[in-house]
Amino acid sequence: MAIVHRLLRSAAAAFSPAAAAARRGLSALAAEQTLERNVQWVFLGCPGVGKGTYASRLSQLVGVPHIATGDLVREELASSGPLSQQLAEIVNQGKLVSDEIIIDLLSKRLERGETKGESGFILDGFPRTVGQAEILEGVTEIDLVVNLKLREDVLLEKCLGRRTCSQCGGNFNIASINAEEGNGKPRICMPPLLPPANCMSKLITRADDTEEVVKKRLHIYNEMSRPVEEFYRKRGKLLEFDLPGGIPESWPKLLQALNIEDHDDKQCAVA
Ligand SMILES: Nc1ncnc2c1ncn2[C@@H]1O[C@H](COP(=O)(O)OP(=O)(O)O)[C@@H](O)[C@H]1O
Repeated sequence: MAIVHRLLRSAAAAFSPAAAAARRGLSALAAEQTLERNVQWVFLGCPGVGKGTYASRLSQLVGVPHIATGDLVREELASSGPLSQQLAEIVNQGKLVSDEIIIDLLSKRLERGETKGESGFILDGFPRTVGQAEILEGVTEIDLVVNLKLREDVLLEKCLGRRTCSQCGGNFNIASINAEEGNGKPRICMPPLLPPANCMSKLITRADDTEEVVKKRLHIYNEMSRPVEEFYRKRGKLLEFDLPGGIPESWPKLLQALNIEDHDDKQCAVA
């Protein structure tokens, strides 16, 4: 991974079509650097599908960092740095942040990881546009892209039920989902993931998890991010995964689909 953040930076500074040839050169260089390395996976999926939950669990199992660009954006927002006002306006309207800003935040995160000896990654929320996918492809090899899928009506309910503990940072969901089968949609039951009693009074809701903004984000996902699925499908890297329900039901099935055994030990078998 050592080279990825430097290459991403170069790519961010080279958005012009004229830089495409240079990017192809960088790609060859990156490939050489990544012959022996940890997994480099991407999680795709609509807002609320559970990318963060499953990417975070898998990252612990596989022993690579879980890097969520949404978290990087929220950290930047909370830091009251020069970008925070501009970011707040974009995020709270459910729009996408510019590729330049996202790549800068991601490069910095990879750089911090490198100094701590991190290697490999599970990316969550990146790439979200075909442009971002092309840039990533130009700088490093992605081994696998997991596309998490869930009915859209359930996605909205899940987003509206999301809560975070402002003290411990734990993520919970107060929604109790019981969506009936119909119109070709499968029945989905998801019990709430309730916080422990000491977190109860400290729960906060993301400013962009309102009904209006979630609907906007779903719309933008369909317009801007859906083509990223096709980008990886064409390259034979896309693993489609329909979530059958909540975590207890979905987690073992996801591990099965990935051919991973959960031994509660980082030396798990990854095929
Ligand atoms: N790769 C990205 N490109 C552009 N904007 C991004 C990206 N990742 C995150 N963001 C911004 O951060 C917000 C929150 O991201 P995230 O937590 O991944 O949300 P979601 O729950 O919609 O998947 C997005 O709505 C967007 O404004």
